Amino acid sequence: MANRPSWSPTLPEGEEPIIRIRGLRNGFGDQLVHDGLDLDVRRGEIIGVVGGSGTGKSVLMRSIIGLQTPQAGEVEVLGENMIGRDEAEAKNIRRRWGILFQNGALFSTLTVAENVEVPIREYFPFIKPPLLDEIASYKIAMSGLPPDTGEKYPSQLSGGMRKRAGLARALALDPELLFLDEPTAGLDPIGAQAFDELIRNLRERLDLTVFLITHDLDSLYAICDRVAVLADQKVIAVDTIEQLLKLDHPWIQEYFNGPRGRAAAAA
Ligand SMILES: Nc1ncnc2c1ncn2[C@@H]1O[C@H](COP(=O)(O)OP(=O)(O)OP(=O)(O)O)[C@@H](O)[C@H]1O
Repeated sequence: MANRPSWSPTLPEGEEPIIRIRGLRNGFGDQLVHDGLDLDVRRGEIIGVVGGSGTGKSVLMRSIIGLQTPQAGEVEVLGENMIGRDEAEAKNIRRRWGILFQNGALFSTLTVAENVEVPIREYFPFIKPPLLDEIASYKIAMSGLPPDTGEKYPSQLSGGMRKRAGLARALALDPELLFLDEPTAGLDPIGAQAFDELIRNLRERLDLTVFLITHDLDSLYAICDRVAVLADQKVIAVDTIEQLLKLDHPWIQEYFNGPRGRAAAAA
């Protein structure tokens, strides 16, 4: 379409998105969180999702991964419709992505290696311990953790290491798509930067698409190909930060052009 602006939340016709959302509506009681939300995520990109607190970033992610049934709209992931699928079908689709929840969501009574093995055991029950341990060690190393981390319990790890352990588990099934909910929240700037670099490297090595919810302006500048802005119950724009800055929306201007945004841009 000749008139499609670069910041459109939907891709040009003919380009097949890895996530396709149309007309999404979510609400709780009287509160409408999303209304008529459209979004396309391009295969292979790192897309950042930003928006004020309570604008529905997590609810959007939950709608995509099937943890929240929308009131209306279409959600397709990896070419599969996600709404109204039976459990067996949904399970088959779920194994093609990995998720790192905000708090890591590790099982505290299991070691890191056992945590990483949980999804592998669920989907491939015939894989026996020596191979399971080998796969877990590989994922732990891939997440930048020292080899002895596998034997440790989550409570014995620093916050940054717990995030990496959660990432190792998210990578357990060789996902095509990785969902990260505020992965650098609570990390010091050096830890956050190292985590960003890890994500960027993994994307290159594993051909991942990354859906990244974050408030971290440094991460947005450092690793995101495009950024989706949630406001007014929709994704109001998706583009590079440079292009978003040209838009005359008050939240976008305040967020990216405020003191923190300018400092992140200058870094
Ligand atoms: N299960 C639920 N029941 C009722 N309200 C909910 C539920 N889940 C989310 N909400 C509401 O939906 C709105 C969007 O929540 P969500 O967690 O997606 O926001 P967010 O953009 O991720 O916010 P933050 O940046 O603060 O994490 C909030 O007002 C929240 O209170």
